[in-house]
Amino acid sequence: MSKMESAGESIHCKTGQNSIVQPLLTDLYQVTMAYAYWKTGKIDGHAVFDLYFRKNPFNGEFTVFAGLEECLKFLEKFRYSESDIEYLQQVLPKSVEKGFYDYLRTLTADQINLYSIKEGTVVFPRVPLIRIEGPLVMAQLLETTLLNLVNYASLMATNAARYRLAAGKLKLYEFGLRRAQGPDGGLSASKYSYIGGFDGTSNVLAGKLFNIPVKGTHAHAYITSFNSIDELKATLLAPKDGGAPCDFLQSSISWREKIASIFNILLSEVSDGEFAAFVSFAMAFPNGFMALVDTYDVKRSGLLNFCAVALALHDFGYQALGIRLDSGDLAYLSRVARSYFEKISSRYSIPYFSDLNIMASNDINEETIISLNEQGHCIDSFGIGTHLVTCQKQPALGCVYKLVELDGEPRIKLSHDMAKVTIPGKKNVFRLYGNAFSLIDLLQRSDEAPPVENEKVLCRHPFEESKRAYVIPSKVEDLLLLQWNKGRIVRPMPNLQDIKENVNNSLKILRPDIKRSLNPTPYKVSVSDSLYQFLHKLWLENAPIGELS
Ligand SMILES: Nc1ncnc2c1ncn2[C@@H]1O[C@H](COP(=O)(O)OP(=O)(O)OP(=O)(O)O)[C@@H](O)[C@H]1O
Ligand SMILES: O=P(O)(O)OC[C@H]1O[C@H](OP(=O)(O)OP(=O)(O)O)[C@H](O)[C@@H]1O
Ligand SMILES: O=C(O)c1cccnc1
Ligand SMILES: [Mg+2]
Repeated sequence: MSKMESAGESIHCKTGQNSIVQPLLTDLYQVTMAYAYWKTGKIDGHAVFDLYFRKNPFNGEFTVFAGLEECLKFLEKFRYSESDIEYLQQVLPKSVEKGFYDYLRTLTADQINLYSIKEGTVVFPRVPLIRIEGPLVMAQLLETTLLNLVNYASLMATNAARYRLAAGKLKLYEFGLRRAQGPDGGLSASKYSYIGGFDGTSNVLAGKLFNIPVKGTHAHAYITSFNSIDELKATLLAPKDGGAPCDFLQSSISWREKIASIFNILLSEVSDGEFAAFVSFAMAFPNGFMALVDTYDVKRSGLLNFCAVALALHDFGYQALGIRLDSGDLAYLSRVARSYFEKISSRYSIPYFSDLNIMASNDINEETIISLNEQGHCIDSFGIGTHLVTCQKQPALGCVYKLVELDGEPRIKLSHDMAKVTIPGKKNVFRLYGNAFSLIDLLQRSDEAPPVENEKVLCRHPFEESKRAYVIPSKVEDLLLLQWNKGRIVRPMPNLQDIKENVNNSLKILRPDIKRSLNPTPYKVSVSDSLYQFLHKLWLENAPIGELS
């Protein structure tokens, strides 16, 4: 077994399930609550919990829901091992009765029902993304792990989707592993940025585990490791169509001499070390030659060296892929690079040369892409690391997990902050569509009849009495689907590709003004009239009347 396999398999099993995800990956208070519930005989009350967030991230008005597959795999595997029980016996007070540990030994997620929105769907504040139903203790014990699995996954997928919206059809590659929040953060970043709209990753383990396309160029170290042409020992390369190997270095040298004058560059200005690095890399990867051109001087060295080596490759029957720019004014330098390529293309009648790939990297974020677009540039692809994987603009999504019903009785959590008041009771969620776009999400009490296509339905703001509207939906989508029932995953699990496709389709039915980066319009999330009355009645019943003195 290679090192890579053993590393991969110690963290992830064959399905990509992360083995760190286990019942003890939780907050201690879940276990202490479980004991207190057990002591008071409250273990089997039938609970309903909603998992939702209150505010979209990144000053945006949408969020991409992700992490569901990992939640379902967690439920599938949920069981305390003997060593988990032993550990809990060490850390919980000695007064905890033995019977509690026997009870923990029996716990599985078999009595839990999990309803959720499809992974990769665009979602909005206050809408339950996941609804958990089942015995109180078991349902409570899931809180932290489910939140952990959904929060970063959804934040990352949303971040990636925003980069995708900014980049349009340009290629996006995730290069963030070195800056990610540890190994697991790095893997999750690669996976969920792919779902959110990236085309590939530099993370080789993510490629292997999740079947994501892997991509890469080379680092400045490769360029600076060469000082002169003399360092190149083996210089013969076989032409692509077979035939005897010829001197690739000589061919590159003569091209460099030939084209220097086209760009008014003196050969004395050009780095020979960089040239040697390009020649050797092209010989190692004649079908995949991408060159990092900014080590010394893009205009006076990198581009000339690249073009010379790419022309030599052409003579040998190969096509270079392009360049990577990693510093300087990326808009300007990309335009300069394109003009070099076009000049060579027309002078030597090599059509593909004008379309060589220009990749840009270096501290790129959503705003940089938007600004580059405004300036005009010739970049084809972006390599993005730090800002993407660390979600620098907003490092956490605030999903919460709240009890909304117990034994058929609604539960409400009050707050001075209206946005923090929970919407009580078991609810269904419907997305109501107009002709081209989705119009509004509607939360209903679970015993209400669902809205019907082409029939008028009253949608109310959950808290502001005067805000209400009639909607005649051309299509109604039931968003919360049963995913886990009686200990089994009950629908086919979509693969990463399907989820990625769902993100793409889901974003398409969202109005452009809701998706825009600057001051987007909020999407409306409403409640039915019945839920509105129910919520406000319960609110008044639970809010104590104060006394002024
Ligand atoms: N045309 C542009 N418009 C907006 N931002 C740009 C443009 N070109 C580059 N940037 C961004 O500007 C920043 C420039 O980075 P920085 O100040 O570190 O300089 P640098 O180009 O990396 O220089 P060096 O690495 O040679 O020191 C990066 O975040 C990059 O993404
Ligand atoms: O800038 P990011 O979005 O994080 O993308 C990844 C960066 O990682 C690499 O170099 P690294 O940053 O390690 O070194 P450098 O800053 O000297 O280029 C690469 O050249 C990019 O600049
Ligand atoms: O392949 C690359 O170019 C790459 C990979 C990781 C980080 N920066 C660049
Ligand atoms: Mg950098």
